[in-house]
Amino acid sequence: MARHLITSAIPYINGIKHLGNLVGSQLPADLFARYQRARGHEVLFLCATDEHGTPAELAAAKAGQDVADYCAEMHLTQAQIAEGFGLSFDHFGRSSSPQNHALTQAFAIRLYEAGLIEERAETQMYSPTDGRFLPDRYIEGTCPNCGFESARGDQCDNCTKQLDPVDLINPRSTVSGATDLEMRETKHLYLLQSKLKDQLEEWIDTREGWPVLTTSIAKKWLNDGDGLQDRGITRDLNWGVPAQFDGAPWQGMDGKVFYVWFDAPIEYIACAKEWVEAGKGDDWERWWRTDKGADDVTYTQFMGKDNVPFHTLSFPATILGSGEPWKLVDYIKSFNYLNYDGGQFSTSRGRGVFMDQALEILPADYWRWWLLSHAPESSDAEFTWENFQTSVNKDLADVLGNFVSRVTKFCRSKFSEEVPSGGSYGARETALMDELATRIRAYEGFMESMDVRKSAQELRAIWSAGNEYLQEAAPWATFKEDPDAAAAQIRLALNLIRLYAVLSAPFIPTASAQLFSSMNTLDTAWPGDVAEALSALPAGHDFSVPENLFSKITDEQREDWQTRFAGIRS
Ligand SMILES: Nc1ncnc2c1ncn2[C@@H]1O[C@H](COP(=O)(O)OP(=O)(O)OP(=O)(O)O)[C@@H](O)[C@H]1O
Ligand SMILES: [Zn+2]
Repeated sequence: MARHLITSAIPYINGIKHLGNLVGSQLPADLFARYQRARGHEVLFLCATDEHGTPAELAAAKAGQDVADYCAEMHLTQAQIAEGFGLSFDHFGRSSSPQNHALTQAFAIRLYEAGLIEERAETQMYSPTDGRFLPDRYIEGTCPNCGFESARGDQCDNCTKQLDPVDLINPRSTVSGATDLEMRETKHLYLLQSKLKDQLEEWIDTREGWPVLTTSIAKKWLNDGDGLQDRGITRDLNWGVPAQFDGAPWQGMDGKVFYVWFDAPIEYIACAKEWVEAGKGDDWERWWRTDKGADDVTYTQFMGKDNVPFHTLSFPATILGSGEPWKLVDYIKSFNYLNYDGGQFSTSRGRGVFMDQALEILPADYWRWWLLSHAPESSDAEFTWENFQTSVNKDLADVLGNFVSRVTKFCRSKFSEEVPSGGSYGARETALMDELATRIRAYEGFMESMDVRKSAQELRAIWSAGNEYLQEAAPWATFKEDPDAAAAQIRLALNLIRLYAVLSAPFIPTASAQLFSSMNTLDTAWPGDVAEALSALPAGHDFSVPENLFSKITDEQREDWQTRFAGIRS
């Protein structure tokens, strides 16, 4: 049994996430976690809300709430929606947890002692109108790299370049809109990433088979321009992990907190501690400390492309720099962007379909299937309502749903709600089993390598193979001449439904559970030998015809949703 530690990029707290966020991180991570569990491996799947930093403060201010209350509420909301989507986290933590505060401060001390954190005096944007320094997203302006006009103080959303507020052209305060900003002297802690450049590059070069998207972004930040830059890791904010605390080996950082990108990835570790302290597990160190059993853990991270620099460089810099035996990531699965109907999804601009709205109009499986089968892997992808309607209707309703419905209803009307006996399998059945064996092994290969779209294609082909078999065998015609032969065909087809439930569970867990319950079986074992897997339900085994598994999306619904989601969410 292998051991898989799986983390999804932690969703930011400033609102409900959109479908792009979902498919770029949590959903494919869930697919992988469910698959590895189904294969009998030990899995620890962690996610959390990312709660610190300026956007949280800004969102709380907008909602007229205290930031701590705002985050607590939004965390619960996000947790409920995640559950609604069937995201099977072993724990959904919070980066604002006491565990993360303690661990973040401990890392900072270790890095300081290793000579990798330095205090620097610097000039920073100060807004006399607002009476405060303006870190990160408290400033917007034009990106010096690409000319995008709404670049934020910490990163340009358009070209992904990490920025410092002082880099922006025509900067303005996002609090007041003030442009009379001035530079004032202040002190901050810096993480000396440049000292770790060689070590990081060497480590990245030894990673095998990483997606090109992952390594190309990492290499770019390592080598472009003057190479990997030291990074300010404190901010003038109240909300966050205090940078001045008992035992801190530096002074004068009162009123400052660690930068959100310093503490957020540390939450991957702290979350495991939260998991134990919530009574769900008994040992977090065997997942995270290579000196305490984590040596045989395979650690996989999932995220969208804008998060790659932090996971390939900043977080590994924290870990390597600490000199302590923490587990480093083995594989980073990164995604391009999903766009929405001719433009970008955007939380701040309220553009697109958000997770809560999606669940209001259709069950999670419809979304899971579409999103995963169209995951933005090799390039950006686009959500359109037409495409969504076509895929759902074709794949889920016409192929899988129809197969299940035809087989179970036919059996009920001609035999009973019981797997029929009689007849035997011939050449057509052997050919189907051979095809399935090949396809299932291919499916496993794609799931192992996290080729999400290819996995979906293979699963669809497995469903189609059943339909084609049914079409050719035509038990409704066979029945008239040879009821025993029809019984054998239906016996096989009913067993195929159980097999589909097993194979499809990582993609569409709710429908899969419905199939298991209709087939009246607890046998969810992953198929080894196909013939054996297709004999799990013996003649005489009771089943029931399931309720309509998937409904088709009508043109009227599609047009209705198209209109409803064309605007901006207020
Ligand atoms: N359109 C998108 N398509 C795919 N992944 C995305 C998209 N937008 C964001 N992501 C990913 O979603 C995950 C969660 O993102 P996060 O909550 O930090 O929001 P974000 O990156 O600020 O995006 P936004 O501002 O649009 O909400 C991250 O891994 C991010 O890379
Ligand atoms: Zn830019």
